[in-house]
Amino acid sequence: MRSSDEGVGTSTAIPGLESHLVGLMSFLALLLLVVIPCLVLLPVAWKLSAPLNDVPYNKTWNPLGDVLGLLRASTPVDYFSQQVEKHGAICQLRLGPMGRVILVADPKEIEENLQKRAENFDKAKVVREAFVGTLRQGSVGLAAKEQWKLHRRMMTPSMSPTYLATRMNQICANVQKLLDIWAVKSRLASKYDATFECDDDIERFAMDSIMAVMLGENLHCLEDTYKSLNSLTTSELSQQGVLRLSAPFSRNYRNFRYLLQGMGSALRSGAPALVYGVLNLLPGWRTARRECYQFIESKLEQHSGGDSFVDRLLSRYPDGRPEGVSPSALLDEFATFIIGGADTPSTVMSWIIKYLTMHPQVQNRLHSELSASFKLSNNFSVTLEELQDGGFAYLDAVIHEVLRLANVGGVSARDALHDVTISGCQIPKGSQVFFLTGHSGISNAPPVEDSGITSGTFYPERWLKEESDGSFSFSSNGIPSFPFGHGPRGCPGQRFAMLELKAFLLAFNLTFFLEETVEATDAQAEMLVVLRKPSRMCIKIRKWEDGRVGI
Ligand code: HEM
Repeated sequence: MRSSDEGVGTSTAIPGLESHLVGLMSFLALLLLVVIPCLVLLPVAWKLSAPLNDVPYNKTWNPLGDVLGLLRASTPVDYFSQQVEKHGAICQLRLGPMGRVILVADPKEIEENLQKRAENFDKAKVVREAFVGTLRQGSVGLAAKEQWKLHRRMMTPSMSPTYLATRMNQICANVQKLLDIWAVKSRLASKYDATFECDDDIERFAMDSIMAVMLGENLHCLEDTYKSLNSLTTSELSQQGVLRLSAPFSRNYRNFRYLLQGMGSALRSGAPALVYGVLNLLPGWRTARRECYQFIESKLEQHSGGDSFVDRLLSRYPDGRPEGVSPSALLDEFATFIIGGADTPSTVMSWIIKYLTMHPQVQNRLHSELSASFKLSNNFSVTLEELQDGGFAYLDAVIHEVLRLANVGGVSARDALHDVTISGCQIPKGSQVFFLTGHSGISNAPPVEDSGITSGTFYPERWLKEESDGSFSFSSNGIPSFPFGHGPRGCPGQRFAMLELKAFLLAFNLTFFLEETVEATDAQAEMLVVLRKPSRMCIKIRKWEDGRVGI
């Protein structure tokens, strides 16, 4: 029989040996799985991102180059801007295994290369791939060849002024619903001197509106919120003085949001194929995608013989699509426009709210100019002609100034199809070239002399031109701002987006004044989904007639 001491001695000796063995095995595994691959891959990464002569860059021994800086930056776009500020209007990033990227911020080069020399470039593969996993044959992910041209031609009528004029009633009805919801929320929030979160309402508005344009009817996202207001209780009021009320998501709306978030992760990851590989393993993701497509397909089949874009496609083509576009490619294209057309306008709307909150004097001027020229009725209505004929110069100026500074899209990412020369530097075929369209507008708007107003100041007046009779008209005044990108691969939804933003701001500014809140004036921006977006929007609004306004 062994003594208890012996027993203890024997039992500690064996685990001690085991733990050494485990330690040794872990060390070998680490060596095999991490260290050796790194030692092999790092020189490869170094080579792939080898810098071009004459193009400035951050000199570092680190083979991952700018990767860590990019990860630390609040958004990639912000990091790009910092680099051109540091190195000049052309510089390069070294991204280890992801190669090198040339950044171009000179406005003349941007305009020239994206428009006049567009045939030298295609949309960057790394960006196209981030969409292909969801939107497969949608134009956003296609190379600029015949198929892409066919898709763009097929969709052009959905953004024509004659067609959009027929959708204005639906867009205005959505604006009205949004304002009605905010009137109720603001009444409740003001009882507690609280703010209320508005992001979800804005996203619902944008989704309903693009559905109205693309499929002729909306998803009733705002209606769901309006209905849920009836069952509001004070428990929705959080302790931090913020009213958070999010209506339940309908299945279709939840599915589209899910797709959008998946694409956002793919785009941010820098390794979209990997992200899609994982997403495609998730049953929830597969179901969401399938159901979104079934929804679009059902709407395409239920065309009413009316004047929606779907009806127009059917009257133009016997199959509702041109020869060469397969049924699945047609669905992909509709999904592309729905997703692209929901996310970007809602992001810009959040920025509009943010900038106006920070600039009460702009709200005041806008309100007095709009009230002088437009009468708001209980059922908001405005026509395309009224919005387009230049009668709301200051409204146009405010929207252009928000688009310029919000830098939502920020980058037109291209691959060079030939050797090219940009700003005197030789860029070889195959290089990734990111044209910093956002940065161009932010840093090159002329400052106003002796006023402290720099190119980075929010100053809508810079978009106005004084006429001989003393009135003001909207003018680009040579400001090199490209919020929708530029050239043949620029944004096809620009016209609709501008109408939607103008209709929203017109009715909003005539109804409400935004009071200053900590959250809305917080300077942070985040790359939340795909775009540069304000991190959280909590607002406090007051009807103009409810007392003193402005500063
Ligand atoms: C204020 C709102 C919007 C902004 C700021 C915006 C911005 C942009 C930008 C910067 C691009 C890339 C351009 C380039 O690479 O040069 C783009 C592409 C695109 N946008 Fe928009 N967009 C907006 C609204 C919309 C809307 C409403 C739709 C649909 C109706 C839409 C559909 C698309 C599509 C399909 C592309 C890809 C085009 C292609 O690759 O061929 N966008 N947008």
